[in-house]
Amino acid sequence: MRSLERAAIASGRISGLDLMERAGTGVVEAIGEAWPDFRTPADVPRHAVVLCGPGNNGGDGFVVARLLRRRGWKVTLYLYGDPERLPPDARTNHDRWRRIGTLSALPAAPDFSTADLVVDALFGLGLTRPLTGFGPIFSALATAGRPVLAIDLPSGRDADALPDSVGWPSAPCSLAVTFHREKPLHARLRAEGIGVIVKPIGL
Ligand SMILES: NC(=O)C1=CN([C@@H]2O[C@H](COP(=O)(O)OP(=O)(O)OC[C@H]3O[C@@H](n4cnc5c(N)ncnc54)[C@H](O)[C@@H]3O)[C@@H](O)[C@H]2O)[C@H](O)CC1
Ligand SMILES: [K+]
Repeated sequence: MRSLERAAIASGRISGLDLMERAGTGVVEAIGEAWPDFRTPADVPRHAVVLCGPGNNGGDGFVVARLLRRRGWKVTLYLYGDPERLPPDARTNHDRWRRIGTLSALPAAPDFSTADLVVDALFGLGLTRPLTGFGPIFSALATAGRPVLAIDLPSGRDADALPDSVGWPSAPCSLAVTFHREKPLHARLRAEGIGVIVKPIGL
């Protein structure tokens, strides 16, 4: 994916920011596909809790937050990481979000009880080692029993995980929305009964 992305950007055909916007747009489309009743406006605004991480997976989350807000959702956004250290495209989308919404630092155990949907944009392809310290958040997420949409893949999972590899601690997930094509992990997610939707982003 990285080499495809780099080549597409190097060719000048598309920018990283375009890719991120298309990724976020694809995620919002997938929400309507997976949960059709979310497509129709409700009498009370639906509430999305978006968890953004320190990289471009978090950047996708900022795009999703902005697009859901534009569709009338109430959005609560938590950021794990320092905005000053976000990569450029994620920082741009952080700034775009901050023009229309607020954010809080990710607490040890966020309150998911009023969420109609939780968007997991903490970590994606850039995870290089098992997560530590996210156990309380992942168990709060599991206990809340709310629908969880993972951007690209559930945070904590190893994208290249082979079917027999030991699992890394990861977030619960109802649906994973990935981009361009599935990664090895997605076959395993399907086998676990987790929905997987692949969205093109013009690569
Ligand atoms: N072409 C595409 O596939 C596109 C992908 N997009 C999204 O970008 C992410 C990948 O972004 P990247 O910045 O490379 O990585 P992450 O956001 O997943 O995380 C990196 C971030 O996390 C830190 N980190 C890594 N391991 C750990 C750990 N064990 N504990 C704590 N922190 C960790 C690392 O230092 C980085 O800061 C991809 O998944 C897509 O969602 C584009 O947006 C669109 C095109
Ligand atoms: K994720």
